[in-house]
Amino acid sequence: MKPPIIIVNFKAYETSYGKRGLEMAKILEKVSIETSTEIIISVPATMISRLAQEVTIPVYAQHVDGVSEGAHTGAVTPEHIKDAGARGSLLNHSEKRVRMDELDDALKRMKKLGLESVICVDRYELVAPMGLLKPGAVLVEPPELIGSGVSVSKARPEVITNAVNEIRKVEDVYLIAGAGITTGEDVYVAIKLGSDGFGVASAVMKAKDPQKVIQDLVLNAIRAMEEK
Ligand SMILES: O=C(CO)COP(=O)(O)O
Repeated sequence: MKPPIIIVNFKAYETSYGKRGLEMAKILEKVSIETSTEIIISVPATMISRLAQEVTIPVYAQHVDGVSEGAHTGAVTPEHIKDAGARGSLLNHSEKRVRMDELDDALKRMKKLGLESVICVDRYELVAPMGLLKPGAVLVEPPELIGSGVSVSKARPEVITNAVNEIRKVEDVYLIAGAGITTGEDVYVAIKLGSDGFGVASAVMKAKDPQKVIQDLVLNAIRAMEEK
């Protein structure tokens, strides 16, 4: 992982699976190559294997279960996603929360397998405690702004500033900001406030022209990083 860290979370949008999911991944790959900037895609579990074979950008799962191999119906394990070709996973997204003990188990197993982890938190107060588990990054997203079209940078910039202060208490863990990120200006402000990147979903996944949207976001991330 290297800033600017850019994560496009496919969630379960119409454009997240099948032919449209593949088209979306190809668009993001194209922009990644054109801008020489890594774009991580976090995709439905059923799409990991396909997309990992079709695109060169890193593919993440959206969630893994902390359970070991064995009798766990419906589980998606770190071993499953590794085998499918994932580079890592989001963990504890506010739409897919994980119990603390399971999170710790999952993280340890992910590390053992050489997988990257991004732990999501819904408030800045959890940034340092989660950072102590030593994921690659912590992604802070106020849930009320997720999918709202109103960005954390605009509506709650203090969440980013406080989260940046919190991440300084742990070493070698990046801080990413997200929720409602819509415009290049949202990204620019988030990075200028000290975040190492951004997470986005609806603005890209629901866009008429996703290429134009992601281009704007990525170019503003680069501009903000250059000015740091
Ligand atoms: O949850 C998010 C990314 O993980 C953010 O979602 P939106 O970009 O739709 O607000």
